Amino acid sequence: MASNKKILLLGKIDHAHSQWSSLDDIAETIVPKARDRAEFIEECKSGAFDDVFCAYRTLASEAITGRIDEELVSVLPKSLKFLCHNGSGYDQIDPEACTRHDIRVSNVPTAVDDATADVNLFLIIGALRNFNQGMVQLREGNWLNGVPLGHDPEGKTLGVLGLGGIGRALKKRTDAFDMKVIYHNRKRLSPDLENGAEYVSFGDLLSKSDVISLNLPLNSATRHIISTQEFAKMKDGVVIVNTARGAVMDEDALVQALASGKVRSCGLDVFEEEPKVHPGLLSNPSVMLIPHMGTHTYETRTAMECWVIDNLRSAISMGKLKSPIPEQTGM
Ligand SMILES: O=CC(=O)O
Repeated sequence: MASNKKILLLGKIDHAHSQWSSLDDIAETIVPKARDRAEFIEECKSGAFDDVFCAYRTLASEAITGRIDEELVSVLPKSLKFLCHNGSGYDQIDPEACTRHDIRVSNVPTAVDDATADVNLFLIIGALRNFNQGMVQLREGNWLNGVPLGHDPEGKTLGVLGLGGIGRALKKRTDAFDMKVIYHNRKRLSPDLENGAEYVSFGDLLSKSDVISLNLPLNSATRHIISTQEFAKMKDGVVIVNTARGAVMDEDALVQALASGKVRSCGLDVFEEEPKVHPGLLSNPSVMLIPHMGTHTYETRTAMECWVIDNLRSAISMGKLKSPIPEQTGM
């Protein structure tokens, strides 16, 4: 009988324990001892991971390995063929370095969509209705104390930058609020995926939206895609929400746009340098801020772990991934 494949576990399994154990029939798990990047690189060089075939990786494991970049990938064993990331965003992984070293990468689309879209909607409504100000005043014993009137979502134009799975799940939700949805992607979607959303240019999305939702992945092309020049093109008093990655928006420029009133309010689940939050945001009571909780539910976190386990099983038994990252599809 062929010997079991080895899986390198970078991070830990928090929920899908029985699904993880079900891999025992086909694989054996190796857990690194390293506590930081330098130790991890040494451990790789020591041969401790030789023969490892695939890896399970969590977002939190970055605290030990750091970014999966050329330096790191070049010390990983040549036997490592698949890197299965637990998360939708994989900006901590350099896809080109992985491709150069013949490592196939997967992420977790779909399983994250509903929970993240729920947070997205919460931020939109909260930012439109000044709920953070109301909550702060109430806790200070002041009841309403001059909290300004908010705005209804009904009839407003929502511009979705990046109409992928989360953006489409958001549209389903905002349809219930009669918001008009426009979107911009690099390529126009098919009508069934658009589902009534209107495709517009990036410039039109900026200038026509009452609310802008950032739902695009972070990569070298999208870093600071929203900065001073883009804010200047937006409607006065626009509301902007971000559940994607902090660095798709220039936080300094956002703080200035909030101070000038160009941006009336914003809702953020993600920040440029997590867990640091820009002091200009922390001190602004009109903004909704939450600490990266897009997928922070038992059901979704369990489904995400199961998704990664499915990728590992597919890699081991069929030599291919269920959800390869777009940069590597067709490889
Ligand atoms: O931020 C969460 C994810 O990338 O899944």
